[in-house]
Amino acid sequence: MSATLIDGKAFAAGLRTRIATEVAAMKAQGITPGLAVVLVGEDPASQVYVRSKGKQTLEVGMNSYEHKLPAETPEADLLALIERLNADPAVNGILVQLPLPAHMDEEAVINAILPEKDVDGFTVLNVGRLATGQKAMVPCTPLGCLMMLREHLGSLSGKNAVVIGRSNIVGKPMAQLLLRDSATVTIAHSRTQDLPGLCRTADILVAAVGRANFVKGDWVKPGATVIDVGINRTDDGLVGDVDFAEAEQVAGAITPVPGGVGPMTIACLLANTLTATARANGLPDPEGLTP
Ligand SMILES: Nc1nc(=O)c2c([nH]1)NC[C@@H]1CN(c3ccc(C(=O)N[C@@H](CCC(=O)O)C(=O)O)cc3)C=[N+]21
Repeated sequence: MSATLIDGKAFAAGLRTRIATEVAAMKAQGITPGLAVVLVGEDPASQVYVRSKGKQTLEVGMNSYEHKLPAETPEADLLALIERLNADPAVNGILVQLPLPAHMDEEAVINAILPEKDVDGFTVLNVGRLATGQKAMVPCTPLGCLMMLREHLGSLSGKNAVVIGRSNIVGKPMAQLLLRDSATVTIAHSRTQDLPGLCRTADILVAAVGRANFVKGDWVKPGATVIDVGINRTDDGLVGDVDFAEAEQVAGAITPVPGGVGPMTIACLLANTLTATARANGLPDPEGLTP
């Protein structure tokens, strides 16, 4: 038995094509969506992601504004930049690349972003809106995972979902989205007892732990849908949090790394920027890009 591959790269390409069509329609009405990406410091991986985001933003017809600040930038300068972007009508989405240098208060910086322009969905207001079922900006990685799960399973109602990892960026919002789709959700973490046994109850298994090949094949329920959020750089190249070679023998469907969740994250950033632009202009939410 070998699992169906969930091709995030292809899914993301299709999503970007749909987004490009919507952008063209907006431009015909005199509206061009704009995304500002702020990078503080010179982390090589972050530079790669930011370049990739900028390129794809332009490819779908949006304006891209990149702001690169030195690692030693005082927090007050970053906050002043965010204030300018908040007030700039050409900017519909603001993303501050994480992690920030250690001298900065990440919470304070993120919460300085206007919630309507918070395309990462990291501000407390958007977190609260998601948790209470109000119209929110939803974090890109969990949104991309949800889209792939719905595509492969149809309804998630009544399915047992186990999310490994309790971060604000992935684990917690992922659990909220699964709950909204009426899955039975368990969040597992480093203190969870009998993690392999718990994982074996999962119809949907989402791994977001940041440890290479952590989830083994015998943790996977036969036929389960496995979403691998991990991006780990090892001597064997880029690998996920799931031992792919083992898990694909057992799972019903699985996302690869690379080519799974990663490309969907960037496509959902563009989707959120489009949604933010629509809302800023009193237009209805674009179809199928919001949960
Ligand atoms: N405010 C903020 N928002 C983010 O969304 C955010 C962030 N900070 N900081 C860093 C992480 C990481 N992240 C990725 C996006 C795409 C890929 C991606 O496309 N990965 C490719 C491979 C890329 C490669 O080769 O390195 C893949 O999985 O196929 C990976 C990682 C967004 N992040």
